[in-house]
Amino acid sequence: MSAEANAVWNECLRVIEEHVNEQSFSTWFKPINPIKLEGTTLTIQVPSQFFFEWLEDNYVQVLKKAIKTTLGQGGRLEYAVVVDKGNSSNQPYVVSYPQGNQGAKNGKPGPKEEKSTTPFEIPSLNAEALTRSNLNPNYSFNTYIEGDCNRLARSAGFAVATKPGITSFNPLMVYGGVGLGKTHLVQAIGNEIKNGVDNKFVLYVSSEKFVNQFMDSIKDGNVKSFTNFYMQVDVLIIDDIQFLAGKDRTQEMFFHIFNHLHQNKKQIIMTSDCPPRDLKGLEERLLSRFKWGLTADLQMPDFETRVAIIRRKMQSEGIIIPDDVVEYLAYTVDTNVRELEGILISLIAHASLDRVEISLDLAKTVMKNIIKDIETEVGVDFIQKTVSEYFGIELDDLKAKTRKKEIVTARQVAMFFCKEFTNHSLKSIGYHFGGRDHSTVIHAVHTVNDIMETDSNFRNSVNELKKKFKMRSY
Ligand SMILES: Nc1ncnc2c1ncn2[C@@H]1O[C@H](COP(=O)(O)OP(=O)(O)OP(=O)(O)O)[C@@H](O)[C@H]1O
Repeated sequence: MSAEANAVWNECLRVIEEHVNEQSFSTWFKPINPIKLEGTTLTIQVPSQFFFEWLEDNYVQVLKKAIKTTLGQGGRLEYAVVVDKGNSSNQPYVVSYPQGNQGAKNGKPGPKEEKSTTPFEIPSLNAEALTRSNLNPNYSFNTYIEGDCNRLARSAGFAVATKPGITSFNPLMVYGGVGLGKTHLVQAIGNEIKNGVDNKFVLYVSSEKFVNQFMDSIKDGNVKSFTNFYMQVDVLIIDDIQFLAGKDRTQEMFFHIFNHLHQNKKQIIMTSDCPPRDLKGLEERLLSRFKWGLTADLQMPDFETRVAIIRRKMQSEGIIIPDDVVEYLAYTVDTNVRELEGILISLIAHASLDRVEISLDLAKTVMKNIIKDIETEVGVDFIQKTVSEYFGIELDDLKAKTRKKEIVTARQVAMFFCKEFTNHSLKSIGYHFGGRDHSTVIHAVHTVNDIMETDSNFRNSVNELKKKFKMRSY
């Protein structure tokens, strides 16, 4: 490794660090070795083909920026991919910036942190513009897993895709928390329409971009062409509408475009991070129009849907992961789908880096690094919290003296699991449940076993809980 290459790469890392999150930085950039610098060409060594492709698919913009910043406009980046451990190939993949790859491969957009803030030119409505929908072809209904969490939104979306502008779902507003699949769903609708026979002009735009374009059009004195352009769209998909909050002039312009499109039976599809009633800083007349069509929400997928999403993702990456790992991930990551995918990809990256099979142990190590506060052990606190949530009772009641039947049952179930999954003595378990003695704990264990024999609903509940604890205590 040359000292010069090292210095340039360290500079690059500084730029990259500002644009990607910590997890991505340590997974994808720390393992890279700078090997040489020739003129303004830096060669970096990456650990595998998969790694190379992932960088190209997801981080091409940030790499480009880093190279430009450190080596100037003529800066070039070349990759050497490790073929065998410690033996690098002869620069089989070469990517140069800025002339080279202008974007991610396969049309996949880069991760959020890399979104360009440069407003793009408003194209005149020519043949080229008609083909430029800003849609990611990978976002399709086929790849969008259905579950209770998204059934309404998905089927409404499908109806809209079949008859854009004609159903009563106009506008269609999809809302939900971060990373729950809003963009994927609305782009799937767009792709479905675009691939249909009618040759519709579908346009996807983030609200942020819409605002920037509008501001630019004011600056450049071409507001009219901005408006004309948007008024000729057949299907307008506008993402993250909450971003219009407080931007009064843009809202006014959007209001006119909206009315024009709606009157002409053009389809409008929007996403937002909250239901329209909670959208602060948006004009009432806009909000009331949003309610003309259908508003559908997306929730966090349940366990089965999470498993299906992981399997789908693995299939698309051509990777096989043991069932226990899939279940472990689906159990443990219940925040949002993007995070679930992120962890899955980190896992694949670690396995590829260390050249090891993906196993439960590896999954647990990766998770531990990523989610610092993850509880990997099943302790009394965790059992009490999980059981009380499961039965919908207050945690304090579980430890109190209450003799209400449902609380007593939940308490007995929690004691039963403390006995099974922790090393606490009977005495200590009793202590954690409001100072009860060890015979109460023995009684609880017997009772739970007895009821399980006769009551199948109860047995199912206990088994479901057991699964949760087992996943943690692997
Ligand atoms: N039901 C699903 N089936 C398959 N993949 C999904 C599903 N839901 C979400 N995803 C995947 O999760 C990731 C995040 O989804 P997406 O970007 O659409 O979320 P979002 O709700 O638009 O997030 P944000 O609020 O941050 O804009 C994407 O890679 C998407 O493909």
